[in-house]
Amino acid sequence: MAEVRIEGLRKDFGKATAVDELTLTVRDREFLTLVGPSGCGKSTTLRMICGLERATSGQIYFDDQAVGHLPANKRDIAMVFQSYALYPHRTVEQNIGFALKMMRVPRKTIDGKVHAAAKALGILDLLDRKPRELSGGQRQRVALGRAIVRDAGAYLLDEPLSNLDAQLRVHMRAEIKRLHAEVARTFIYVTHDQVEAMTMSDRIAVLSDGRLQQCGTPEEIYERPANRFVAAFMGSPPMNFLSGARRFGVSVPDDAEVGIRPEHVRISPTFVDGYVPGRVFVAELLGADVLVTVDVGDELIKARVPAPFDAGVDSTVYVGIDPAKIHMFAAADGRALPRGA
Ligand SMILES: Nc1ncnc2c1ncn2[C@@H]1O[C@H](COP(=O)(O)OP(=O)(O)OP(=O)(O)O)[C@@H](O)[C@H]1O
Repeated sequence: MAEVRIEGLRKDFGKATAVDELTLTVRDREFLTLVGPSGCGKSTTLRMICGLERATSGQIYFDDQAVGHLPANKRDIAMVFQSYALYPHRTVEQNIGFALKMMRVPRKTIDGKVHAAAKALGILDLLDRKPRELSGGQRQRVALGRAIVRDAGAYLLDEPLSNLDAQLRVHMRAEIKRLHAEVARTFIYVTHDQVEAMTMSDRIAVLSDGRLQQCGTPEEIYERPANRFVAAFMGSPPMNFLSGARRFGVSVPDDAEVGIRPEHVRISPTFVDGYVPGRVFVAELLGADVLVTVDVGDELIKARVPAPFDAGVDSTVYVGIDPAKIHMFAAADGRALPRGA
């Protein structure tokens, strides 16, 4: 059991504030991802949760027990880092069981746990190998195995996939999600990759400049971003922000900015009422879809449309947006405005 509750957490490094009054509850057995651009305070938050960094102020609770004063080894937590730092001269089996050996856990118990972890991770046949005899993805699994044998209440993962190539990352993403379902423990995951956050998490906490911008399910974050920052950061390809939305027949208050996701932009080779003419700037094949960038005179608009897309570069097309799908943000502070306001 581990609910992790963070209240008014703050970390200053000299005059700079890395984490600013963060309040957040990670539910028992939840997969929560902290996501945000480089330097937004994700790792510092994780390091405070696990006890590697002391908070300037605020408190962290594990199931109602304040843990802020406890050293890392007294917190019921296991951590997986970006650099998996395996012991090069030990076998996979010894690497996974090392922490338990240090804790003087009986040999038989260690064997049982190491085998259960290796089975869950699909590396049973690699137990006798040394790290240099493994691929990057296999090493990453060993690092995960080292954490899961610890049997902690909460697992903290700091960008564990960032050293892997794109294909392996996609594969390991699914494996970690599966592992979470299997071990049924609290996972707190840190990444700057919004696709990882969207695909793996029960809930996502989006940070910018040390401040929590929004916390919600992937659907909530994607469909109802709380502000312009979240709308722009989450989603690939990113949301369009239109300066001339009125041309598309959208009624917009003076002090608002309109956003529309590429999948809600329509393109027609012939004129359609309410559509705006433009020139194809570039078309990029994504697989089943094509990402088409259209120059409508004073701005570029990206549309994600089903393949094939036949119009060539510089040809004239007509661009329309679905008014029911627009997002509106206050020009002054970027906060989301109700649709149709
Ligand atoms: N030990 C430190 N001393 C001084 N400043 C620090 C220290 N650790 C982090 N910072 C600063 O605090 C801010 C947040 O850093 P943090 O590592 O938490 O960001 P992050 O979101 O994890 O970024 P990244 O994705 O690049 O790892 C950054 O501006 C960073 O430079």
